[in-house]
Amino acid sequence: MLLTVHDIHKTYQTADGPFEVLRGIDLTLDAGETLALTGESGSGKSTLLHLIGGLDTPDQGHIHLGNQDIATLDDNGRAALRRGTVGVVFQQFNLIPSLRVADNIAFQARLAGQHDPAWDATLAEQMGLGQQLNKYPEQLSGGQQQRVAIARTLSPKPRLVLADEPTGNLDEATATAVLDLMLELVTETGAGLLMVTHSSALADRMSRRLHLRSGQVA
Ligand SMILES: Nc1ncnc2c1ncn2[C@@H]1O[C@H](COP(=O)(O)OP(=O)(O)OP(=O)(O)O)[C@@H](O)[C@H]1O
Repeated sequence: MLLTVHDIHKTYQTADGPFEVLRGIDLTLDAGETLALTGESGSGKSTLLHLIGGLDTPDQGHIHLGNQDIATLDDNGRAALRRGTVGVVFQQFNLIPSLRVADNIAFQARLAGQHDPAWDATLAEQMGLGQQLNKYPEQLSGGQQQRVAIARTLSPKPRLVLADEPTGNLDEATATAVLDLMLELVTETGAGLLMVTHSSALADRMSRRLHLRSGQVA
């Protein structure tokens, strides 16, 4: 199993006292599988994605990537995980304005020591960015910028791709096209994909769906 999440609990301290946002989440994801994470606003989807991505730690429960319990990793270990093994795509593109498109795409793969120029060329071509490689992010449309962000995430060939509303900023036609590409490329690399989405249409394109309600699997 690529990803095993067992009995995850997370409580935030708020001005009104403790708020338990995740209340015992279990999920599994195999290599090559795509899972849509749906649920109302505030149900805990982003929190869960952050925990799986090692951006935060659960209060209780376990998250295994392959045989590795990510709770046992220190900050450096979690940072290394995010550079190479787990790729994260957020709604905000977070491209580096001073770097050309080609260098933005290669950025994380270079940090992880996993840069493969031939794979980057394939990604750029399939994402329709072949003519944009020498441009800077500000010279691109929103849809193009999001495709650069996705290519950057896929460049180190992560085993697990986590995406939080990755097409939320795009119009419907562009969102569908970008999701198609993402599914194709994830399938091509045999990675697993866990994607938060509010769109039922997008969720229907994935192999499975998990619905959260008030911090539990509905
Ligand atoms: N750092 C924090 N401190 C306190 N409360 C938080 C924190 N982060 C999130 N929350 C609260 O936890 C709940 C779940 O937030 P989360 O972002 O995981 O939900 P979500 O399902 O992703 O929502 P959305 O679909 O609106 O993005 C919300 O009520 C939110 O206000």
